[in-house]
Amino acid sequence: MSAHGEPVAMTARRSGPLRGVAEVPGDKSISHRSLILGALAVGETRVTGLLEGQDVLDTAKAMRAFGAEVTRLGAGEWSVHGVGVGGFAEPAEVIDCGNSGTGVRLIMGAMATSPITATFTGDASLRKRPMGRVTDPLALFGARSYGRKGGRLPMTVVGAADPVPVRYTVPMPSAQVKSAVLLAGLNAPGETVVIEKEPTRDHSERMLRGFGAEVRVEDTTEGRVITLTGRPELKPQTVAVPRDPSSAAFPVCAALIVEGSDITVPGVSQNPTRNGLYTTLVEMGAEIEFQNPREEGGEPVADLRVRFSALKGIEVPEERAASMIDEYPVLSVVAACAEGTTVMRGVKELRVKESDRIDAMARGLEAMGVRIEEDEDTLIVHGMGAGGVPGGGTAKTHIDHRIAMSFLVLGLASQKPVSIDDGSPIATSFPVFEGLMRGLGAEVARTGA
Ligand SMILES: O=C(O)C1=C[C@@H](OP(=O)(O)O)[C@@H](O)[C@H](O)C1
Ligand SMILES: C=C(OP(=O)(O)O)C(=O)O
Repeated sequence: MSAHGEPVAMTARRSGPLRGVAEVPGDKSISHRSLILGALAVGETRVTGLLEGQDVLDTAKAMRAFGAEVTRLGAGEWSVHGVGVGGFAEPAEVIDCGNSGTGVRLIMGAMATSPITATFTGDASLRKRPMGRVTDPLALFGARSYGRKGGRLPMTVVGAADPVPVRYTVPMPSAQVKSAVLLAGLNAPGETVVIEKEPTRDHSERMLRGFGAEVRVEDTTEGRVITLTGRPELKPQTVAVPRDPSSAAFPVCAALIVEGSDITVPGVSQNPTRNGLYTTLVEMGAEIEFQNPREEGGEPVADLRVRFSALKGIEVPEERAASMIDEYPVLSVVAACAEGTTVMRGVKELRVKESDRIDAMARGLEAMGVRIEEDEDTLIVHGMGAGGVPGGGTAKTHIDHRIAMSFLVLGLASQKPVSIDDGSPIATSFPVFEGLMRGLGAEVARTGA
């Protein structure tokens, strides 16, 4: 099934070396947050480098439905006239967040402490994902929610008319849950405290501060304790969105496994809560140079120079999982092309993403002749060495952009071409993927078109 209309079958095959500069789009997490925080500020926020993927476009549309004025000025350049904390209007329509877990969960948080009601839905993938992880803490603020069985969309959230601040320990490693609680805390009087046992991406904390909210972060024996002072007046900002390390992962991993490759991926965020994949690849023997380290838009960034490398399997430390959670699918492709076994433990969160990513990667890799082992919380890939993966199969992508891009990357290095049943979800996070990969010399094409 397709995310938007007809499925788009695609095939990738071995080509010559990948060469050139890969300018990947803006960071998805920061793009969502710049629109939401811009909508909650008083005055005009300007954003450059915004990711114009469907996930973020759906958040832009939602912010308009809540009363903000959101305008596209040019490529990646956007203006948001916000309504202020507590100023959201009640939407007259159902909020459709498409394929985006981040979009729906952060927006639920942002509206849950205002006296308005909103109904949320999404595509067939998002309608399967659990929302209780967000509506449970939102209930502590006084919000009520009515969804399908298992806390599934469509779901109506009735915002708290008289919200109270909350102290909440997030039970699973999830930046979306943490962020939903912080955004709800904005319109609760007093201090809202969120505790995370394992650190997750910290864009909300950084950006809330940037927009003028008071946010304290302390590392304690309980974990990271984040304290937000409610009812600030958020000041509009100029946000320069850095390039997305999760999107950069695809050309980077492709260059590592296609013989003779040498590419540069400029301006990629090196935020330590996001760079676990890069640490892991270097441990596997990847030749990656982190050039020109600098700060852009409040985030550390670097230009990555990446060459084809002889890679070996490793055991990925469990505590690194949150800092590379979206990169396990493409890491398992790299692992298939490495010598030896790669063990990925502590990854059960992958089962509640756009698809069950452990299952989708396991079945797809098996179809390409790769031996894997899995349990609820683990994926083990038995590497076949550079050029050793047979390929020649079709992987099901289950409306999941990262599964789609991962298998296309595998096709560039496997003996026979790799096909996917549907590449249309790629547009949710990386709309220029196909053209960018072809520009590097990759043979990626729509089949039957
Ligand atoms: O906060 C965010 O922007 C995100 C958090 C992560 O999800 P979880 O919070 O569910 O781990 C990640 O998978 C997603 O792509 C983006
Ligand atoms: C998990 C992802 O996104 P989301 O949860 O926002 O749908 C992702 O982009 O890999």
